Amino acid sequence: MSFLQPSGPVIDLGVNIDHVATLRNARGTAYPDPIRAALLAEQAGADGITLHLREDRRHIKDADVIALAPQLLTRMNLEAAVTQEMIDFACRIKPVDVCLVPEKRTEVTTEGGLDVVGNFKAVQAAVRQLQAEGIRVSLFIDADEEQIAATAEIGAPVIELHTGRYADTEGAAQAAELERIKAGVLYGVGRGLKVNAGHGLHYTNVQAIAAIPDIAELNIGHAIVAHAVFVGWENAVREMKAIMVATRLGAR
Ligand SMILES: CC(=O)[C@@H](O)[C@H](O)COP(=O)(O)O
Ligand SMILES: NCC(=O)COP(=O)(O)O
Repeated sequence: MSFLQPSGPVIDLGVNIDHVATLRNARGTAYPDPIRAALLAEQAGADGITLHLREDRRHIKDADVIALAPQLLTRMNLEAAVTQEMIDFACRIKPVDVCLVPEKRTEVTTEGGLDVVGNFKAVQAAVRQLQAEGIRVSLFIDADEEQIAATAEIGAPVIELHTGRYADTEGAAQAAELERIKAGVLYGVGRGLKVNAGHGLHYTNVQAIAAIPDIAELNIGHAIVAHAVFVGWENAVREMKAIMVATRLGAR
């Protein structure tokens, strides 16, 4: 090991393949195949593959999750709502990670984090059932001390901080949101949690988030799928990973 090389992973990229499936489902075709996208993303530098099996199955279908699980070389991060159907399904698949997320049928995309405080007992039961199967559980929450503390109290070892509001704002509002995320990261790490982040991150807003030293992993999907239209899927993954790693190394 050289003194110039930091030890351990720099920062992980979880590539979210949901919107490859959105495109497929728009025409009811078999293409583009999210499984192929996942395997190519791994070859292009993804450290994991994230996919969200929504209750309305608007993008990822049960069959996608079932087909992908045995083929992944990295790890699957399955996003799921806190419903008995989803928890039972995840327990059958046994991905390395399950990220529990809030869901509204009418939302265009995930609005805000899971209310762990307000749904403590239901989230605790879901976490316990998943952990009994050896699954590492992450909670997708806002960078809010009460939500982070509730996660630690439940015993989930990972949080993913929702970066949607950071992504949707600019100027002073975005700067304030960034500070909130930084404080959340520090608080989470102080509570012994692995801290990930994601939602709405793209090629020109990811830098400030990737520079936060204690964030372990970013999950990014929509922007990579969109950029792939112009540069190709593997290049889009490579570019995002390169930006994240260069930013993190530059921030050290
Ligand atoms: C929970 C989350 O942030 C991701 O699943 C992402 O939102 C992509 O899926 P949707 O666009 O369906 O919300
Ligand atoms: N959990 C966030 C995620 O997986 C990707 O969200 P997005 O980049 O598609 O907004």
